[in-house]
Amino acid sequence: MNYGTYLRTVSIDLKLAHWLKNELGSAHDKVQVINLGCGSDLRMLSFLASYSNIEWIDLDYEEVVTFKATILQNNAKFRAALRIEGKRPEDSPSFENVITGRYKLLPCNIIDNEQLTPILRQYSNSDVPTVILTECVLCYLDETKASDLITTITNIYKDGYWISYDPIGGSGSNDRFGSIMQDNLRESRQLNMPTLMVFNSEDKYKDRFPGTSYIETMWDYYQNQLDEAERQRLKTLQFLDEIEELQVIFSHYVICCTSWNFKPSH
Ligand SMILES: C[S@@+](CC[C@H](N)C(=O)[O-])C[C@H]1O[C@@H](n2cnc3c(N)ncnc32)[C@H](O)[C@@H]1O
Repeated sequence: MNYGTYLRTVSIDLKLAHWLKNELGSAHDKVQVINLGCGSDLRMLSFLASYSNIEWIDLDYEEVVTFKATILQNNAKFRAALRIEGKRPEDSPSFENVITGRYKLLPCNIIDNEQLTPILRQYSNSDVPTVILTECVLCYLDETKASDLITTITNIYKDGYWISYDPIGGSGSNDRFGSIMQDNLRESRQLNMPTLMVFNSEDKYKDRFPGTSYIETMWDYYQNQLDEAERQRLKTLQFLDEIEELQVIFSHYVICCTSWNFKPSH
């Protein structure tokens, strides 16, 4: 694991854990976490084990979900941790989504509202406090589709918290980070990040969300949130000779946390 992956994982985990511990009315209150574009992320395992009040929904394209579900369903430890019952995929003629009491892994194109809204209505409760995770996902979506997604989600859930992690292109006049990244991604992986240069600064990224938002770059996170002992520990795990290079890279990744509460006041 390199510095970037470490910071990305730890910062999201700590923001989520902090919110669960401090922002819920009571530690026993029900809460649901919805990971949009979950990929192969397995952080639901540790959160479901640590917080008995959580229900977790992972959504991604069908092929990603099928791959992840096959791995979860075929592995005894994952089956036990998630309480997956029924046949293993290798013993079963047809594929089944993972749907257990507290965990759902479902195929969904998250920018297709005709898929997304019915799934959320069926498998989640709009009255329950809800955490949305988008980790390196919004950057891949078209600007209007991403904006519609944010509107849809914040309209469904009255009380929510959105943790989003993404690269930003950079807004300085000499900043070529974003354009170089876009060129490299197109050439090497035929991938497009349509909004990398649209939401290219912390303020622009944060302002796409309604409610109260807090954003920081991974460089700020590295400088301010990690204590010296942890920074030293990291240095022993990965040799680091170019701190300036690290600063340039980390200044172009952000974690943004947005809270909203549209519950009617009595
Ligand atoms: C870079 S990966 C990040 C995966 C995961 N969030 C993580 O950080 O480990 C982006 C993920 O978003 C998913 N994704 C992108 N657009 C999507 C869409 N329209 N509907 C569902 N999933 C989507 C991709 O399939 C992929 O799994």
